[in-house]
Amino acid sequence: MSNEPIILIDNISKKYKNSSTYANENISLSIKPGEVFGLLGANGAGKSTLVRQIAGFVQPTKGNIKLYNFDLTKEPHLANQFVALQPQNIWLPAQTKPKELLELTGRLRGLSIIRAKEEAENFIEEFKLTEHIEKKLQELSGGLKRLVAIAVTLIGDRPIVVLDEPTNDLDPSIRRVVWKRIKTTAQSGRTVILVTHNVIEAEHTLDRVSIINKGRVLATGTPMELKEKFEQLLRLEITARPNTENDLAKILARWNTTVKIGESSFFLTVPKNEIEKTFSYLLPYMEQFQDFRIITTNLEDIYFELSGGERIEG
Ligand SMILES: Nc1ncnc2c1ncn2[C@@H]1O[C@H](COP(=O)(O)OP(=O)(O)OP(=O)(O)O)[C@@H](O)[C@H]1O
Repeated sequence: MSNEPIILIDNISKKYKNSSTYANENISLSIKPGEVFGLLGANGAGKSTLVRQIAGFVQPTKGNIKLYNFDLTKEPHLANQFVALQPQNIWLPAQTKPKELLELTGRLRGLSIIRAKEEAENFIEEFKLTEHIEKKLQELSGGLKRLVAIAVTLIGDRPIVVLDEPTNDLDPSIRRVVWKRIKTTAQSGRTVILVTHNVIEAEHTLDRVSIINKGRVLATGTPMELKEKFEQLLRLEITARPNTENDLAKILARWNTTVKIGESSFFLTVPKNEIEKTFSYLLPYMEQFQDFRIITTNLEDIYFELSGGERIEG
């Protein structure tokens, strides 16, 4: 991996017209060639706004973004040369077949006819699209359309690939194929930026990650670095017996790290040196627990911890 950044984001802020708040505020990041860089954050945190600026679709209100040494605020059209973006809401030409679209995109990105054909065929095989090859894109399911959109983004040699929530619509087996492809894309020296909510999966794929909340970067590092930062914490996962959820929520609300997951489960994060105190407090209420586990923290906890999660009210 080269040490020179391919993307240099220098203190950018973005406020949309007709909006009173900043969608991005004072964000600075430096991303290298060959990195898989993740942006993690709740709905509305400002992740898509950030990647849309990297792709030159919208301009920062303040600050600037450099791709290589080109200043995108001065030459926004250059983004199109360097960046391939798969937006969250994909659009594909309805009447076209998957392989035609892939070949055409490859050609438009400067591949020779032979290479465009080869790459298109590789994607069709790898993404298990062979049996759908004769279908028009409008006939494909949502997940298959998403797969084609991912392949369209990756085909060719654009040095920066941005995937905005790529695996949301995909089933687990094909998701693994996509994550693997993302890894090999980065190993070939291209940079992949991934917007995701899928914290656990992302943990195995990302080289570095920024956690974004309310337009600001709260933390940046390797998943391991962020983990170490939080290794002094343990997570308690408690599932309530039927009809005791509300009582238990009140009890657990005493910890401001408690978040509710689903109907009856709660996660709370406590420092290791407070675990005994926590146990002695919880002991009288154990009968209300259907299930109880203690685990070391992972990136998901960090995400909840830093960005607030779905906190419960006391
Ligand atoms: N075109 C727009 N005009 C005005 N406000 C916008 C526009 N696009 C996004 N916003 C606002 O900017 C903020 C950040 O939105 P953004 O889509 O960047 O968040 P996100 O982290 O990608 O969210 P999600 O995970 O839900 O996709 C939100 O408050 C959103 O309502």
